[in-house]
Amino acid sequence: MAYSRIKEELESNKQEFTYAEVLTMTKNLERVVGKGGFATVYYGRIDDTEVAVKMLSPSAQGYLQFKAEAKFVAVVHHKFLTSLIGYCDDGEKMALIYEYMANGDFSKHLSGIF
Ligand SMILES: Nc1ncnc2c1ncn2[C@@H]1O[C@H](COP(=O)(O)OP(=O)(O)OP(=O)(O)O)[C@@H](O)[C@H]1O
Repeated sequence: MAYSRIKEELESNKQEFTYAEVLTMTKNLERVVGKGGFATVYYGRIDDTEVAVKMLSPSAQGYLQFKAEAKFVAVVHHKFLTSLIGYCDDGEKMALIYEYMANGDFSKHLSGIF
């Protein structure tokens, strides 16, 4: 699937946020909840909804993995997957915004299922 198609999929189904909005929802990236191979995850709130904001680390490899994840979550809908609320694609700043899961990331949830 081409990146333009992935973007189309995201744009039609998910909310787009500016980087300024990401800073507002995370209180200027105040609380780090985790770190993955290509992103740092921050705690945030959009009104009453708790969110996990996964900010892409600035690296080419990270960019590829980020695109792969965006493609995956945009296409696959499964009740056990963390739900994607929206994304930020604002110049150099890219983020995926998920529902916050108090009990950790979805791989921990999956390990209880399989
Ligand atoms: N939706 C979420 N709600 C709460 N915490 C989260 C959420 N998503 C990720 N985290 C936290 O951030 C950490 C990093 O997540 P991330 O998805 O970036 O990396 P990973 O799955 O651990 O590894 P990889 O980068 O290889 O995919 C997780 O281990 C978890 O603690």
